[in-house]
Parts: sequence; structure tokens; C-alpha cells
Amino acid sequence: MALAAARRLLLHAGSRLGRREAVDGARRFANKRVLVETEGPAVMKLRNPPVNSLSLECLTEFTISLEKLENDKSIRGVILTSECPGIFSAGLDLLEMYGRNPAHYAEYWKNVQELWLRLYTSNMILVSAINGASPAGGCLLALCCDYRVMADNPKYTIGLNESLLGIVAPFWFKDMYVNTIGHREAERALQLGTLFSPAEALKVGVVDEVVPEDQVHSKARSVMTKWLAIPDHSRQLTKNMMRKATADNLIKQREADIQNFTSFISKDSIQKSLHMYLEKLKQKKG
Ligand SMILES: CCCCCCCC/C=C\C=C\CC(=O)SCCNC(=O)CCNC(=O)[C@H](O)C(C)(C)COP(=O)(O)OP(=O)(O)OC[C@H]1O[C@@H](n2cnc3c(N)ncnc32)[C@H](O)[C@@H]1OP(=O)(O)O
Repeated sequence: MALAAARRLLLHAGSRLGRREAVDGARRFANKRVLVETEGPAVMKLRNPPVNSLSLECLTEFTISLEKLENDKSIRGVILTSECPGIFSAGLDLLEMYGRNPAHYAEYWKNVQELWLRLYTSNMILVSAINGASPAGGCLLALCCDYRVMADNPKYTIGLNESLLGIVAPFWFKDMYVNTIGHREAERALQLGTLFSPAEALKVGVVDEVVPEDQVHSKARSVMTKWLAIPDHSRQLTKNMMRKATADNLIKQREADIQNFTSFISKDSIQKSLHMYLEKLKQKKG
């Protein structure tokens, strides 16, 4: 209920902002954590500092922005990137999964599923300009895209590292990884929780292209131009043919997946692992 109300408020605020900024001449709309520019190829920028973690609010704003773009028939493709220096996205917000109650975990997971289903089955062309670290849920966002361009900076890593946190990647994260890099590579990377450097990510197929950091956006734009030259109807039907079974696999068991997540994440042993991981992140500073 609370989330539905927040959603209505955000949609309303989003459209107000949309109108105001259009008057300024720039075609863009924004909410607090997501900025969307629709001048030229549409660009969606995550801006949830310090690390673009996907908090419940961020997920909601992201989903709403995507919905607005999907509803605008003049928009055929979107570049997904980050406004936080050096970080694409740190993935799911650990604080949404630690020390909360089961109802919160269920609500959070429902929203994670919702964003994934929308992104993965989007009719639009999605290109990610990965301009920073992209672990776990950050990698998931990139994997949903039709093409991934990553900045050539060895400090940036990408991959599904859940097992390093003492948690398990859900089956639909795994399915998408297998679809992208094949069964053997996915099996190894998932068990080890591998975070790939850009060069390794390119080699294994987690990303499609690695370019100098200052060319990530221009490359993503030129990739978009190429993809936009393909007729929408044939490209969309092909994308649907490739992805439908994977998405349907979650759709048919969404409730059970929420229950599994909620009981898994509520376990004392899992909460302890998350606590230790959060402490490790804190200590890294000191
Ligand atoms: C049996 C089957 C059942 C199936 C059940 C399914 C269960 C699945 C469950 C969950 C799946 C989860 C997927 C995820 O996405 S989990 C999140 C994984 N993310 C990470 O591991 C990234 C962790 N972060 C980092 O590695 C770094 O922060 C990095 C992104 C590289 C940035 O480094 P740096 O610039 O040095 O910044 P700091 O590390 O100092 O971080 C700044 C502050 O941000 C906080 N932080 C970082 N990441 C997160 C996060 N994901 N969520 C929340 N907060 C985060 C960090 O603690 C710092 O906070 P503070 O300033 O207060 O100390």
C-alpha cells in the first residue's frame, strides 16, 4: 500500500518535473535518483550516491522512469549509465536485506523482480555504458541490456559476486548469466563469485566491448545508432524469442521466489554473513 502511494506520488512529481524541464528546452525528466535525457538517444543516468545501490526508492524510481520511456513511442532505445564517478552500480542495497522484517524483504524482492522483468523484456534497445564498478545487481542491470560497453579501467570490475557475500544468486540471475556467457563459464564464475576486470569480462563475454574511459558514452551512442537502423518489429520479435522463456520462468513462480528469498535472507546465518560483509566494507576505509 505504502509503495503504491509512493509510486503515484513519484509519477506525479516526475510528470511535473518533465513539464518544467521541457519548458527550459532540454528534453529530460528526472526524479531524485534517476535522470533521463531524451534529446538524441535517450540516456538514463543512475544518481544514487555514493555507490548507486539499488535501494527500494531507487528501484521504484528506476521502474517508473522505464515505464515512462516505454510509454513514449518516439523512444526506441535507451543508454543506461551512471552519474556516480567510478561506480556503475554497487547492486542491490545491502541495507534493504539486513536487519529488516520479512514483510520488508518480500516488498523489496517484489520490486527487484519487477525492475528485472521490465528491463529484460523491454521492447526498447538497451545499451549499457558501464563507467564504473558493477558487482552483483549492478552486473544484473548491465546483463539486461542488448549490448554492453565498458570503460577500460582495471579498477572497475563486473560480475555476480553473491557467493563472496555468503548468499546465493537467484535462479533468474543465473539463467541470464548462462544465456550471456554459457553454462561452464557461468558455473565457475557463480561459484567463485568472480569479479572480472574489463579485459577478462570481454574475454568471457560478460561485456561486448571495452573502450578507453573517455569514449564509453560516444561508443554507446554509435552502437545505439547501429541498432536503431534495424526495423523495430523484427528486432523486437527476435529479442522476445530469445528472452521470453527466461522471463516466463520467473513469471510463473514469482510468489514462490519471493517466499524463498524472504526465508533465505531472514536466516540467522545469512544475516550474520551480511553483517560481516558490511563490516568488511566499513573497515576498508579505516
Ligand atoms: C536457496 C536459494 C535461495 C535464493 C535466495 C536468493 C538470495 C539472493 C539475495 C541477494 C542477491 C543480491 C545481489 C546483490 O546485488 S548484493 C550487493 C552486492 N554488492 C556488492 O558486493 C558491492 C559492495 N560494495 C563494494 O564493493 C564497494 O562499495 C564498491 C561498489 C566497489 C565501491 O567502492 P568505494 O568507492 O571504495 O566505496 P565504499 O566501499 O567505501 O562504499 C561507500 C559506502 O557505500 C556502502 N555500500 C557499498 N555497497 C553497498 C551496497 N550494495 N548496499 C548498501 N551500501 C553499500 C558502503 O558500506 C559505504 O558505506 P559507509 O560510507 O556508510 O561506510
